[in-house]
Amino acid sequence: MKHKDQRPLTIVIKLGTSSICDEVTHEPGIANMSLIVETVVKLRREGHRVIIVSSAAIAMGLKRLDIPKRPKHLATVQAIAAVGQCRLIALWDELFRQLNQPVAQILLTRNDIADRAQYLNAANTLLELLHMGVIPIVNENDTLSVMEIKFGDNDTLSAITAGMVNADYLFLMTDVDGLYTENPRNNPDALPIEVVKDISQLTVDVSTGGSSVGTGGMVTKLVAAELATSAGITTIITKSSVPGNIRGIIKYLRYLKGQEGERNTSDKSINPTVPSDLSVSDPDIRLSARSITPLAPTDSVARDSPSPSRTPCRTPSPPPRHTRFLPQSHPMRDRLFWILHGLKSHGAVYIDTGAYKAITRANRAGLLPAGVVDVKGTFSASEAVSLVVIDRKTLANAEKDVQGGGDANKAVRAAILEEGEVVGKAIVNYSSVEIARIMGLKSSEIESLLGYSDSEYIAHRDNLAFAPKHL
Ligand SMILES: Nc1ncnc2c1ncn2[C@@H]1O[C@H](COP(=O)(O)OP(=O)(O)O)[C@@H](O)[C@H]1O
Ligand SMILES: N[C@@H](CCC(=O)OP(=O)(O)O)C(=O)O
Repeated sequence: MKHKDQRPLTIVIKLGTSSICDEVTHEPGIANMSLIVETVVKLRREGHRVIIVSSAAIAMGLKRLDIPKRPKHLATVQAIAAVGQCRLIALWDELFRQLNQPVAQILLTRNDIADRAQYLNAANTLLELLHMGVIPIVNENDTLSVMEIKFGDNDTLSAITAGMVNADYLFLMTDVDGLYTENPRNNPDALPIEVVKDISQLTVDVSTGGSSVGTGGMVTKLVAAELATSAGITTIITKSSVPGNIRGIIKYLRYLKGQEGERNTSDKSINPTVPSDLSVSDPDIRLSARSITPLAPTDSVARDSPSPSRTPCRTPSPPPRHTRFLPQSHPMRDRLFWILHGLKSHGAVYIDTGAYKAITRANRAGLLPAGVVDVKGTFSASEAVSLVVIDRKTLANAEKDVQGGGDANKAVRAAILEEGEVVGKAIVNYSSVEIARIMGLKSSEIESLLGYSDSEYIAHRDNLAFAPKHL
């Protein structure tokens, strides 16, 4: 009988442009791509299900068309991406074909998942491909993407994809071996960070960019990690130039999971055996507890002694260098994940602190008009909007202090609203114009004001989604 730790995993591997193409020549790194292919096929043969999110359409297009630098003009970039995506998928297909592994191309824009039915269709297609033993290769549909419907970077796209298929692991493969306290390209003394428990507590400098071909740098990787971990997915940043590390890291984490019992890591298996190529003693408890504390480069192996109950005491083999973001212990439900990350916000509804408390408490309520302070943007019923918390008293006091009323008052109000905290997203039952008319009032007054009342709520509680730190 198989041990539970042998449960097949769903693994999303994101490869940035810098991992596929040379930064200067834009030539594909065939050797490294081949190693990636070998690793993915090994994972497949071990029974795991793998999705690749592959960047580099634009870089491949630049190479194919002999254009040295990415142009600024949107239509030109889109045309280049169309040429490059063709080359990119052809190359992946050819490399995987050598090992008899079928692949599929999936190109997405945010529009494709903005409708719940379409989102579920995309998820079902991905799951069906995995079920058929195919490796889906996902990229943003750069040729159709304009600003309004763009994911913008493949780190975010990979996290949404991982959420869609309820993955166990998201690997963000890049040209550095993890997150550092500062950009290691600029500061060789930057310290690597091994485990991150709470991204909001991180104090690292990610302000500088990376390769000239990459889009997001580390910032978008942190956004992606936040998204994926909120859905219960362990997220790993590691170096793409040694793809075999993916298997090493997975084995190590499965082993840790066994050591930690039911705690922390997302790989839901229990009672694992120690992988033959790992020795026992490093349950990583110290690292988890230290959360975001950076470790010196030489300190990647925990030195704690094993507890007496854990008998074997061989020195642990250190896992390949990586940064691991621990998943939330109470992952967000799929629908709420979709509202928060799949839907584009069409405006904002400002709510007071009382409403915020009511809609985020354990037995949460829907959002009533009485708790709404203001509304921004033009949107229809059933569209998604951001929820922003505003302190009514602060607003009232600031307005009271304004001399002259009129425009001065409006400016002060706008400034206070601007400072509100975005806490989540909602699908609303009323349009922006309607909300502007009923905000601050009792639900019983909706009908007399609007001539109808579809719901007592501005947003039903099932249509309110919050980032975990706000719950
Ligand atoms: N604190 C940091 N830790 C690690 N890397 C960082 C940090 N800040 C910025 N970076 C940069 O982020 C780059 C990776 O992002 P990017 O170039 O967009 O890669 P990709 O194409 O793989 O998405 C690294 O090459 C590194 O220079
Ligand atoms: N979709 C684009 C890549 C966008 C992107 O996020 O790039 P990267 O930062 O290198 O992962 C392409 O295929 O060229």
